Amino acid sequence: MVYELNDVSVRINGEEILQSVSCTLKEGKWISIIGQAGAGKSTFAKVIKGLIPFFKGEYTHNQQPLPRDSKGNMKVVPQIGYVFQFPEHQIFETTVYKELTFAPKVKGESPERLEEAIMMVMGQMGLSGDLLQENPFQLSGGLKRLIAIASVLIAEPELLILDEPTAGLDPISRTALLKQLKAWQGEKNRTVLFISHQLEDVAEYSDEVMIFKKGRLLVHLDVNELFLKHIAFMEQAGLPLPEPIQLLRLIEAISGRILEPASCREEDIMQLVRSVWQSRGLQNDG
Ligand SMILES: Nc1ncnc2c1ncn2[C@@H]1O[C@H](COP(=O)(O)OP(=O)(O)OP(=O)(O)O)[C@@H](O)[C@H]1O
Repeated sequence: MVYELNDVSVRINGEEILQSVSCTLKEGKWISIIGQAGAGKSTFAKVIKGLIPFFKGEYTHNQQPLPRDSKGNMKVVPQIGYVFQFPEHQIFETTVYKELTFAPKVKGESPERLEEAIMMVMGQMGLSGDLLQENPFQLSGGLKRLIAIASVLIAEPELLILDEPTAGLDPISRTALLKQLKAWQGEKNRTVLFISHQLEDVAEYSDEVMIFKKGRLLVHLDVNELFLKHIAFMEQAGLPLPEPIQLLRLIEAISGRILEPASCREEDIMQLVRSVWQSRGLQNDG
């Protein structure tokens, strides 16, 4: 499965919100999307889901144009799951059970298959079966978020869009959620588009990173290339450059190794960062 945009631009109220975006989203990749507030990250994700009816340019799935209605408007892409920034925006049923079964019922799943799917998704999200008869609106913010995500995963999306899924979660819940989502993605070889402002999460979970700036896709590259070689793109996008010690922790997150500089002095930390770059045959251009 491959989704491709070719020269896509979005104009709303006379303003060009996305400009000439071309990209390929390949199967089985965790692709993080970063950029300043207002850079166009959510608009890009909405184009991918088919939530923006009008845009200029081409959008294909496995080289086939995605369906449009008789007026030429883009249709919502059913096989793509979208987890919105605020779970309240997508929860609408009165019990967790009804919330989770909504999409599978629309698809006409059998009752047996439904029960099986509920048990599987509750397990994947680490949710207790006791919650099924609870009102989702009365649950904590963290649980609401997990229910919102579970209700998207139960439809088995081939591409999952996560718009800041960890906003407002404490660090332990954040790590637990991302690990669960990474396990789901790896097991099913699905594609994830992950909008985040948390660089540590981007370094730890991504295969690729897209950086947006003022409605343009500045660059789309391998996560190692960004943090080990092209960190200067962050500056170009108007994002703060990581401090040396944060850069070291980002490199650790990518390599999975604990890296200890000789001391906390900046030059010792940078020396260690450089030695990692050299050991990987890379040169920093930042
Ligand atoms: N429906 C709309 N009507 C008018 N302007 C819009 C609309 N949607 C987005 N915009 C504008 O487009 C620009 C990009 O918005 P978008 O939400 O895609 O950015 P973002 O990178 O996701 O930002 P954030 O990190 O704050 O969520 C912003 O200036 C926003 O105000």
